[in-house]
Amino acid sequence: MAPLTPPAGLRLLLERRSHHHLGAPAPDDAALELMLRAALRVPDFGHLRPYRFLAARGEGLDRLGEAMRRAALAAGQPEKRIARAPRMPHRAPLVLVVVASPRASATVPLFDQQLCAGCTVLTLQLAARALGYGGIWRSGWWMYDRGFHRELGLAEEEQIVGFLYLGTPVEGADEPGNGEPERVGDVRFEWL
Ligand SMILES: Cc1cc2nc3c(=O)[nH]c(=O)nc-3n(C[C@H](O)[C@H](O)[C@H](O)COP(=O)(O)O)c2cc1C
Repeated sequence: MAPLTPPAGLRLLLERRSHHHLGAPAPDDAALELMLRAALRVPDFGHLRPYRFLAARGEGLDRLGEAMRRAALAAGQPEKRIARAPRMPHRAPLVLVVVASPRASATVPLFDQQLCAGCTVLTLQLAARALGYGGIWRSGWWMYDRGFHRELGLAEEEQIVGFLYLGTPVEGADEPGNGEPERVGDVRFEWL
C-alpha cells in the first residue's frame, strides 16, 4: 500500500515538538483567545468543561514564582529548590497553569474529567504552534503539592495537570529535530 501524503492539517501534528527555550513575544490576547477557543473543542464527556486556566505574564510570573517559593519552603524542600523557585516561571514570557476542575457528575468519572483537562494542554500547545509560537508542557514537584495548590486558590478536588510554558522559540537554542519521520513501528499497537 502506497503511503499517504499527509494533508496540510496533519503536518501540525506530525511535526509537533516542544520548545524548551522561549523568549518574547508570547501569544498576545488575540492569539490567546483563539487558543482558548481551540481548547474548548477538546473531547468533553457531558460537556462539563472540567478545567480552568491560571495565566501569568509580566509581574504575574513573579507572583507565580513567589507562590512556588513559599510552597517549597512550607513543605521543607531542599534549599536549592526553594532558591530556584522564583526563577522557574521566568523560563517563558507566558505560563498557563492548567487546572482540572471536576464537576459533580453521576455519569462522568473524575479520571475522565482530568483527562479532558489534560487534552486542553496539548490543544493549547498545538494552537500556539499554529500561530507561530512555541511551548512546552511541564509538570514537576509543584504540580502535586497541596500547599502550592492552596497558594493558587485551588479547591480540594482540583488538580494541576500541567504548566504550559509559551513564547517564541529562541533561534538555534533547542536541539534540532533529526528530520526523520516518526516510525509507526515504534508504537505499541496490536489488533484485538
Ligand atoms: C504530563 C507531562 C508532564 C511533563 N513534564 C515535563 C517536565 O516537567 N519537564 C520537562 O522537561 N518535560 C516535561 N514533559 C515533556 C515535555 O513536554 C516534552 O514532551 C519533552 O521535552 C519531549 O519533547 P517533544 O515534545 O518535542 O517530543 C512533560 C510531558 C507531559 C505529557
